[in-house]
Amino acid sequence: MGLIAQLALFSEETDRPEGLQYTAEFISPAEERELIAHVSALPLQPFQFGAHQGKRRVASFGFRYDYTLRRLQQADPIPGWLEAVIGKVETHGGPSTRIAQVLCTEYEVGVGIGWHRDKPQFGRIFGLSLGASCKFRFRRPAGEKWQRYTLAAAPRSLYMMSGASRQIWEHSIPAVEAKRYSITFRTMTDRKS
Ligand SMILES: O=C(O)CCC(=O)C(=O)O
Ligand SMILES: [Fe+2]
Repeated sequence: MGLIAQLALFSEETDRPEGLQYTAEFISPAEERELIAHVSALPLQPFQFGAHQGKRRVASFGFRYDYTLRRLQQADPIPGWLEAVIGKVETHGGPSTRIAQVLCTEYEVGVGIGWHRDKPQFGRIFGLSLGASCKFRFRRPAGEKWQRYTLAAAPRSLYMMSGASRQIWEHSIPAVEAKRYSITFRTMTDRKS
């Protein structure tokens, strides 16, 4: 590979995936504490995908993706304590942003999430980080190699995945070093969102 090609590849590797947005301090420390109290009080269940069980613990509202049936199922209705933050996310997402699904997740120290793209039934993905930061990693094939990008997602920050960052790039989180909670807000693709 020539020098120019290497430099081009290097600059691509440091570029943020198209459609990925990051907002630091999306909520206040007081709002963060309140949300952590609610999420940690939920009857969180080990993430279930088919016969496998993930180490992270989750609770879904609105809809949940059933990995055995391979389709969306109705889940518990979205609880009232999530309304204010959902409103804030919808305002942030702009007109016609309707959050239909919420996933609350707990990552104990040493727990992460493997490479994946979220299910195609979902539209845009918003993620609020609580309690601790994580490395939010992205990759997509680039010839024989992977093009990579890492977002440092700080507590109280919100990321939004749309466009290529949502449809083409995969994401994962390596084992966290301190207990992290997240709240993932998803729109549906069959709506204009
Ligand atoms: O914890 C997060 O911020 C992301 C979790 C995730 O990627 C997912 O549940 O699909
Ligand atoms: Fe995801």
